[in-house]
Amino acid sequence: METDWKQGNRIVLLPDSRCFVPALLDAIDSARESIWLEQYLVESGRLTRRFFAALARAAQRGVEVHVLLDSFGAAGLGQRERVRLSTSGAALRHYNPFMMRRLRRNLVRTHRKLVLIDRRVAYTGGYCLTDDYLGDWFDLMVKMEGPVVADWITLFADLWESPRTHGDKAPIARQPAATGQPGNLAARLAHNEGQHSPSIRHSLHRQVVAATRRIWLYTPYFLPSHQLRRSLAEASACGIDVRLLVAGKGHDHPSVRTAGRRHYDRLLDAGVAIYEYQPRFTHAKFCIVDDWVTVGSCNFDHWSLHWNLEANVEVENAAFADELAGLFENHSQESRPILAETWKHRPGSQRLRERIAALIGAWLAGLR
Ligand SMILES: O=P(O)(O)OC[C@H](O)CO
Repeated sequence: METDWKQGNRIVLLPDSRCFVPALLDAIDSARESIWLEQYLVESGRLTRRFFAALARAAQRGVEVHVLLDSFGAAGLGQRERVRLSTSGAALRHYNPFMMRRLRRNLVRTHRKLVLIDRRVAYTGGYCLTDDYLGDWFDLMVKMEGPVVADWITLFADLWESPRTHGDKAPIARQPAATGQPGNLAARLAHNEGQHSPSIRHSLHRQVVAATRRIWLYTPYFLPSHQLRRSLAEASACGIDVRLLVAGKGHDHPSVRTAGRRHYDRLLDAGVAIYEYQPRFTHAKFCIVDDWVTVGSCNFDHWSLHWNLEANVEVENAAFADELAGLFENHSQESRPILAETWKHRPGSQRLRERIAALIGAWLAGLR
């Protein structure tokens, strides 16, 4: 579903876990009324313990704490952590628990990453609650304040109350705090609900086909639809500056990387600049089209664009887009550029691996 553009927002980039982990923990520790947290991937470990301890402290001092986890993504969360959170007074719910009789429906996951503090400040981005973020993974979060937060409140509350969410029954107050207009950014929430309401996908396509200057796509997992690949190639062939930055070394899903590389030939032929980030694994996901930006949980792959529940914030502002473009440029300087001439001459065995990985990816995509 697409929501309306809201004026007067303040949105701040929080690049790298060294920046967003302390910011999120501080926000949880400073919350006075409510903390709502929604997450896909949660695994027992040091980072989750720190977050859950902060959430438990908040619940014990009387803050309303609602934690909504995807039941599949949270499979790696131990029973002890769940019980400790619940006994602190926090309410814990799980989205779409596995059911044998609804096999295809099990594929729909909430992949959204959201923290809402006091119904006044919202955070989104790519982070997960895994110890990878205490190590080397790069990711990007944004902090939002202003009128757009009201839509994130509705988004969370709707899923909390959904019949597909199971667990502690705790009421939820939807009234946003009075925030005024703390900044000057126009922003809106875009969210996908599987195939039924692919607002992020539609919005991205609309922007890509209307681009006049640049399309810079940054993603760990590049398995886009045929339509998106074609639009990127066409834009590049028309002289738009099209760049793709993907995770290179240290990839957490090497087969996904291999499948995505299958599409490089056509993009390189059309003049798209492709970079593979080298220093560490990057899990950030965003796209800049001219002065428009979309950033949040959504990967540019079939699962995100067609199956999952995803949520991104869109911003239309030259300074904000340029700030993010600065991060893109810094990371492209630390990347390996894929050169068309060299790429053409890669070994046959590599091409075969790409073809097999892409076939498996296409088969998986066809499951739903
Ligand atoms: O699905 P994402 O983007 O949250 O990424 C999760 C990682 O793939 C876990 O390895």
